[in-house]
Amino acid sequence: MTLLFPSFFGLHLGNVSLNLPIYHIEFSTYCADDDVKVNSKDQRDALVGEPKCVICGRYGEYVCDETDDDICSLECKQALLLRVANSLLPVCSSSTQRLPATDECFYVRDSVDRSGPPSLTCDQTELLRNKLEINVKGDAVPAPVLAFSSCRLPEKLLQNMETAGYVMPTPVQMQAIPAALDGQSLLVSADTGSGKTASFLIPIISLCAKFRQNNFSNPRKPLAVVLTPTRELGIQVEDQAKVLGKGLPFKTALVVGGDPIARQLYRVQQGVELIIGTPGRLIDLLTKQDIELDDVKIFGLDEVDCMLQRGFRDQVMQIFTALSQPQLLMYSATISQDVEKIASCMASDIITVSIGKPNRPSKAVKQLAIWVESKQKKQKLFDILRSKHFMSPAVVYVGSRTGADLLSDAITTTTRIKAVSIHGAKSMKERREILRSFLVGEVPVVVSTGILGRGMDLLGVRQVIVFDMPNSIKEYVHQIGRASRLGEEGNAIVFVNEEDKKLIPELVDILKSSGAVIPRELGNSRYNVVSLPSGKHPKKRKYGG
Ligand SMILES: Nc1ncnc2c1ncn2[C@@H]1O[C@H](COP(=O)(O)OP(=O)(O)OP(=O)(O)O)[C@@H](O)[C@H]1O
Repeated sequence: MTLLFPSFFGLHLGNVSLNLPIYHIEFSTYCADDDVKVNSKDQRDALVGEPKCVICGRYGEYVCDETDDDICSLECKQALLLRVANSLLPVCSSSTQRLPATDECFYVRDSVDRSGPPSLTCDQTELLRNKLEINVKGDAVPAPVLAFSSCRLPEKLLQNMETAGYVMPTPVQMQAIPAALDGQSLLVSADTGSGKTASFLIPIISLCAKFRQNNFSNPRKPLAVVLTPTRELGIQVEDQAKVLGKGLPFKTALVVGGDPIARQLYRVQQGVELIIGTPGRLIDLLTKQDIELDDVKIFGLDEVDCMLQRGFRDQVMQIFTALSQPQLLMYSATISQDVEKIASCMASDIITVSIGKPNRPSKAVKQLAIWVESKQKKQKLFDILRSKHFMSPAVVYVGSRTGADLLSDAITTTTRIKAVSIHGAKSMKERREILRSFLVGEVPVVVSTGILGRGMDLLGVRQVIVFDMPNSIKEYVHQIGRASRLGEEGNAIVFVNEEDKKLIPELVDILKSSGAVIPRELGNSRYNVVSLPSGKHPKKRKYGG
């Protein structure tokens, strides 16, 4: 479990977050001991005369070393410590060994409603945001939360999250979830693999379930729509929504091309809360069939920069205008100023949240750029796959469907390592089966076009080989992001040569800022390499200039 959490849990934020590192450290220690209960629900009820947990009333098997109170599990210990932190007492007066430096020590405002979310003071909010590199723009942005339990989520949803292993929110979730639950429209950017999907699904599920529970709406009409650029991503988002929404009044329908439309329509008409789909198929349903979206309260765009690019933009806008001013939840690891502009036209009071430096690859991915002439690329790839540097399972990204087919065949024949290709010309049945066999480890190498480049949570993949550079650095950032999820280390090998010269300045900038080695051939003078401020594109040279 500890492995899931990157170093951001090691922060010290006065008395509130003081508890997080303690929790983190002790959690790892306890994991070695099977007897220590992690969650309150794993603990039995207290028998007569036995100590009771001060938080949940179950058997108080342990004593909290900070407060000497009886507790049943690590979960309740954390709740207890949060409660203590939220009291008026300056925590500086107790637990002195674990206190941060005095300049980080401050008081926490008492919450009037003790059952409600613990509130951070303005100073704490600022400190937390600085520590976690949470940048926000907009009015009335709520403070980030330190625990999911502070979000007033339905109990069942919290349980589902716990079962899925979501014990603590990631930085993007800390900030985006409370803002989305407040009903605010958001444009969010955060690293690949940082938990963005849950940060829009959790508020969607919570709002939908509460709405239905209170009978505020016609149960046959959907309440939320989320669009994704690829079918695979739609399938993945729906799977995650189902896991998190299990047991709640929350049903989903998947509306993507390639699968029979009649079944999808039937599902929508049966009454669902959330439709997840690709724009083309949803428009098909809207224009040819009788589906009503007038109750839709939330409109989500995953990979928003891609969804608002030429190609998808018109379709997305067509769907958006069919809705009645929904709350917008828009997410990506890469967001340009153009996207910001369009987003603020779509919702005037939009809040922007960005975690860390925008448009940069995840720091957890080590990049290795290799200069390889086009004719030598195949041989170089075979050499890597046969060497100790190959880390199975791996994704190889190429620029064309035919290229994917030919290369996967060549890998299998030459290296005897089983490789399969995946791209948009294959049927949905084939695509599903290929992904399944790759994810369960039957196939160690998948050769893909951009369809697996964005958003896919390819758990287990620690290596990406960019055989053909994609046509933008943004896509490169997404592709190499498949090598790391939630801060786990991965590596990306990228082949580059003269044919990629348009992207070389930006690539060099990205490599430099990640501390990667720059191949000699990418030298400054030859490719006009200059250090660019983050997110800026090189200016086009003027004719005659
Ligand atoms: N709070 C959490 N605790 C533990 N695991 C989490 C948490 N939030 C998300 N995850 C897991 O982290 C992984 C990465 O999350 P996710 O796919 O949402 O990343 P992402 O930010 O959308 O990435 P990308 O930009 O590549 O789409 C997933 O396997 C997800 O289940």
